[in-house]
Amino acid sequence: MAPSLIETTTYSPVKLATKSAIDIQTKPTTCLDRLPHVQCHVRARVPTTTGSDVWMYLYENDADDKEHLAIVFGNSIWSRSLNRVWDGENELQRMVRGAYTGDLHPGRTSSWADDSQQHGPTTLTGAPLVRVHSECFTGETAWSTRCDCGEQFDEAGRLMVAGLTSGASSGRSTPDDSSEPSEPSSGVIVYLRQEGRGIGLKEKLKTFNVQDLGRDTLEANLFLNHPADARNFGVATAILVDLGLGVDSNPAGIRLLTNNPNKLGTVGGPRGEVKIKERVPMIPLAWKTDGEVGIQSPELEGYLKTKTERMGHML
Ligand SMILES: Nc1nc2c(ncn2[C@@H]2O[C@H](COP(=O)(O)OP(=O)(O)OP(=O)(O)O)[C@@H](O)[C@H]2O)c(=O)[nH]1
Repeated sequence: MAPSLIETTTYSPVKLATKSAIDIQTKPTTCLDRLPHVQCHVRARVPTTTGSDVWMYLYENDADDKEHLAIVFGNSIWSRSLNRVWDGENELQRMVRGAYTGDLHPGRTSSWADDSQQHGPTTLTGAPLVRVHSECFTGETAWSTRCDCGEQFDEAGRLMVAGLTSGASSGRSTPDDSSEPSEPSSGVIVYLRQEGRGIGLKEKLKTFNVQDLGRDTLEANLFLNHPADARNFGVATAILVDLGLGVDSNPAGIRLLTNNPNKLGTVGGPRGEVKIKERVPMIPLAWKTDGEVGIQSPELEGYLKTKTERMGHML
């Protein structure tokens, strides 16, 4: 008879969790005492295949050594830390790091534009759509059908570009909410380098093998002695504040695109630094289109089932 998964622990150099440990380690650790300090180091315009430009903001922070990103749609949102004048810098250096208003063009010498297209510190009249997205090399780059991360990323971008953020077609959770004007062309995807729910690509690939050996996606993490979810979203909150989406400058709040109760409970920050006005659900494409488009696979079915039945996702 083939040995069970637990019995293989004696032959493996990896320290594996026992079944009883698996039963008690399902609570993720995501509460922070304070927000990390973030600094936007560079911003650049990226023309995209959608036909719209997006603004890519690259951040460093004092909580980890990763380069996290914010992908900003529209011209109403801007970074405070990027905009500050840095000691000793000249106009060319400001433009090279993306701290300019208006548009760049050959021969431009000042970072301050005086034309009508000028955009500067965040000016919003409504609650912008925000997605806090964690890196998934397999789903976003290597065509994996084990998860729907790539599809979710594309859908978030599509919603932000199209401004389809109200009414049933966007899956908006409170369709009759018309009390405040929306910002159809403003939105942010905060892209966190938290591969594999924070355990890294090497460990995530091991969990794929554990999944193929019969565990679900949550148990596979625990089996390798990782928490079910090793992430916290403090950097995302700090980035949103830096982008002018904190309650101090954006009392209308944000509309957060997620099914994850943990994100909903923590992206607002330990002191309510960002107001989450509304949750916008992320519905798998195949569910919305009766399977006509969207990823379908037994692995994705298992992944979504585990999310809903064991991780509390609001799907
Ligand atoms: N450990 C592990 N991580 C996975 C697996 N499949 C996908 N991931 C990771 O799960 C993360 C997906 O996170 P998000 O896109 O933020 O989504 P979410 O936490 O499910 O919440 P939503 O906002 O509802 O989408 C990414 O970091 C993926 O790399 C898996 O089988 N095991």
